[in-house]
Amino acid sequence: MGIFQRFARLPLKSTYIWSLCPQYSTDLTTVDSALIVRSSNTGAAPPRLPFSRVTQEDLAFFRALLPGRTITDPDLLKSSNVDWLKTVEGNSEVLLRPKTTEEVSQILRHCNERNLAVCPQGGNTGLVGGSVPVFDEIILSTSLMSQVITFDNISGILTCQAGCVLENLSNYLEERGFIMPLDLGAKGSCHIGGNVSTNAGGLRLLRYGSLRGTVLGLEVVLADGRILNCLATLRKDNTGYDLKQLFIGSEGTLGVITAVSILCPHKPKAVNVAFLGCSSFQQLLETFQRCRGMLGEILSAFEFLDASCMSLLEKHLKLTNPITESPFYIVIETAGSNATHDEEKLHKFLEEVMTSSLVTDGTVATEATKIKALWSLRERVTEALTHEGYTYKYDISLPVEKIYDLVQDMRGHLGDMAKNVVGYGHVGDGNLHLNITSPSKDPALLAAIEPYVYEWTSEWKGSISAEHGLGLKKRNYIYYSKPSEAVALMGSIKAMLDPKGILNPYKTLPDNIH
Ligand SMILES: O=C(O)CC[C@@H](O)C(=O)O
Ligand SMILES: [Zn+2]
Repeated sequence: MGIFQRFARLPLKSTYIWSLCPQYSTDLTTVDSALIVRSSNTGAAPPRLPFSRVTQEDLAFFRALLPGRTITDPDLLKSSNVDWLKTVEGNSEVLLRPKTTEEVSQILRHCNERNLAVCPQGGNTGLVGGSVPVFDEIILSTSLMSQVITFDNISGILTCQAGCVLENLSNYLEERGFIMPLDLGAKGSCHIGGNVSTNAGGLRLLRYGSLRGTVLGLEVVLADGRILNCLATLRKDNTGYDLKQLFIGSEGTLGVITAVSILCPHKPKAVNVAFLGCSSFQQLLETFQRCRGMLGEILSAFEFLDASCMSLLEKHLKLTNPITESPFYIVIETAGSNATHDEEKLHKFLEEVMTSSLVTDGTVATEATKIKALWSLRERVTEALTHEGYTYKYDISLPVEKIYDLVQDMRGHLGDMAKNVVGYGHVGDGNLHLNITSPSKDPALLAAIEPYVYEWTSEWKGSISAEHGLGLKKRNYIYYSKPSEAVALMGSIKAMLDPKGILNPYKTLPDNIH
């Protein structure tokens, strides 16, 4: 019997809990409310800038424009003021829920004239405090902007409003034989506009590339209310500067994205997921190399988690490890158009990595429920970590062969100051998620981690924010990854597009541009 058959027949342990991934929609009731701190008290925020305060006249304007969609009830505002991790909290007293681009335009025109600060908000699943107000900024939510505008099933180009939930778009496309080019753990809550604003990477970047390539057009409302219609649906368009790129990844600081055109791949006919164990990171890297060589065009994801992540999944989410305990685990996904061809390729690859002892154990799933369960072992690590207390999160890009060195180095450096130092992430993209936990916020631990982690990253010419953005929490570390000339130019672009600085203030750019 060949290796693939052995793998395929290998049952996932009977105790396996085929739980549905809550995909960030969980209410983290177990998180101690004492962990929530006002962002202005985290040391991450400067003093409030001299924006106007919302007056009764402003409210009257908003209520006339958005009847029933101008929210001022503090109870209803609460969840929009706090980030998903419950680590930063603003104090906004107004939440606006426009349905159309024209309404967004009128809101921003008014706010700009009145010098009122605005915090654009999608699904509020960000991890760097970028999507919640810091002080009393008006929250501009895209939650009611959730219409698909067009879908062309010849080109695969989808045009939709910014507030469409990623998972809803995936379902919409799957019914039509297509998929979204990005997928991430927060899919059940995050909005496509938020994904584009943060240039979210996710689990399929290895195969379909970043949003900088798949987003073909954007509609954006500028700070003064002007509508910039760059909603092109062309694969090729070299007419002048590619303005949409300015808004991809600028975290709502340069404009509010109201609609997106995105190129979607065909839904693969055959999908396989392999969950493998490795005894060292070196072997994991070697497996990655062989995998790329042998699976080629059908490889759609190569992700990893370490044994500490697995322990947390077992402890807090009651997920069961389907294979023998290992120091490292890999999730490999193949997506192709011919099941037999894909299985053959996967078979050869598994045979190779098993016989050369690169992989110690594994299981393969081809059926949707099992695929989902294997994926949840990777996707739910973030959720498992929230049960440990306070998590210090680092989202680092490095040369792939260095990514786990940082975790090991950090373990040695912190000793028992930290409760957990775990590593997981996107091997295929050279993107490590280094997460460090402690029972509660711990300034001494933080001082031991930072700037050490940023210096380490900078030394290896890495990025201190690979895919989560800078938001409120990371913006002052931008110089570890960007030269001062580049940051100064970013400041000039911000000043040109938003001279009063009303759009998502205190985010992305550092306090001092020098
Ligand atoms: O929580 C994190 O640090 C990472 C979240 C997300 O980017 C992931 O890849 O799971
Ligand atoms: Zn990630």
